[in-house]
Amino acid sequence: MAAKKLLILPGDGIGQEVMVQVRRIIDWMGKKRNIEFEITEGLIGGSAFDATGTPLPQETLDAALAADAVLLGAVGGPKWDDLPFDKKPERGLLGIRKEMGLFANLRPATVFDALVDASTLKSEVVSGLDIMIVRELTGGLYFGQPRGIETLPNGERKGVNTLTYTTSEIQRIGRAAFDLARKRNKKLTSVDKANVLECTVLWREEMIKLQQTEYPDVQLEHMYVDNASMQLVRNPKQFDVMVTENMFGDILSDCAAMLTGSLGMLPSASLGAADANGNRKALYEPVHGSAPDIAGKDIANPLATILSFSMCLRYSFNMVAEADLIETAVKNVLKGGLRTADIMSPGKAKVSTTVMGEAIVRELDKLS
Ligand SMILES: NC(=O)c1ccc[n+]([C@@H]2O[C@H](COP(=O)([O-])OP(=O)(O)OC[C@H]3O[C@@H](n4cnc5c(N)ncnc54)[C@H](O)[C@@H]3O)[C@@H](O)[C@H]2O)c1
Ligand SMILES: CC(C)[C@H](C(=O)O)[C@@H](O)C(=O)O
Ligand SMILES: [Mg+2]
Repeated sequence: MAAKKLLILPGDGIGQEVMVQVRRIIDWMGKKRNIEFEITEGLIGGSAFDATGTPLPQETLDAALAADAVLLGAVGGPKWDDLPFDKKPERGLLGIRKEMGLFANLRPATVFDALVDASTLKSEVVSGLDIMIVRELTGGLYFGQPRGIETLPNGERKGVNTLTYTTSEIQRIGRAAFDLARKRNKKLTSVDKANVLECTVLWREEMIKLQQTEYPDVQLEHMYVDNASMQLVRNPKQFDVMVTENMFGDILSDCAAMLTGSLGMLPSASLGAADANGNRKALYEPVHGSAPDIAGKDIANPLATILSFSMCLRYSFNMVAEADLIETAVKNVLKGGLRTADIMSPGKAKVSTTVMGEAIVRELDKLS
């Protein structure tokens, strides 16, 4: 089998530190399991701006479109806060998602048994939790037109962003979510604000049509986004698969991350449409950002990025045994009591980013 082409984009801040730990696992897979990847490393975000004057160099985009999958760390940081809007690191991330057509962002919030005590919620509320947030990623408020800041005739300034979705955009994310729900527990919660926003009235109508015409075996419920955020904290186990608009999904997934103990635990997969051979463009990235407050200190949790790599092995490379192995290694290392600072609790051993990465590799050795 030809080596899979993996583009690695560490990005900025802790993105670079956590990616070093993924590289350890990749090296281990080469040495111990004879799995070689064709790896290219590229620039995105603030580091790309510093080197090339743009947060998404053409070379990076070309490499992403040619790769079998992309693994991204994180972008952004205060160093680039004052740049013009189109030069900001975050534009690089939004640009690569849009250009690769990655409309479906899967954000699984799974609570590891060993981390039940790291959650800020009571253990009975979170233990065994396993939900999947399906966030629409290339439309909605993030991309709708018109947008911008204008000066009115009276001298006032006006900021504009627009929430738009077409029926086909709603249907394709709806199908992605219904398909997942069908493979899991046949329950889908569509989150909207249909009591206030017309765009999400259309969203709700299209979800209902899909359920009636294509997915009668999946139970569909609707929830307003304000209630959904409250219910996620009150009783998250009522949810299985949730599907929602781009910005609602951004907010709900950070909220869901805390149920698992830390934002440093949540991986994600951003997927495009399947081609005739069933292959999809895909980018894997942790849900967290570049964490400027802890960057450069070797204390960030690398597990969200390591778990994103395991999603890449599972979904893009069909290396299910290796993905399982990494997830078991993470589970065992946590069971053994090692914790980065963000998931630390009394009686456990606080370790650095590097030591956590080394421990995962040692565990992989033990397991195989
Ligand atoms: N996907 C991405 O690249 C992405 C996602 C979110 C934010 N950002 C960018 O990152 C920068 C910082 O944003 P922010 O502070 O709002 O969000 P953030 O996710 O970077 O950090 C929020 C908080 O969570 C902590 N945290 C995040 N990841 C962690 C990890 N792996 N281990 C331990 N603690 C972790 C941080 O220390 C911080 O206190 C901004 O420029 C923002 O635009 C990028
Ligand atoms: C950095 C930003 C553009 C990004 C988003 O809002 O999509 C981030 O918050 C995320 O969750 O991936
Ligand atoms: Mg976010």
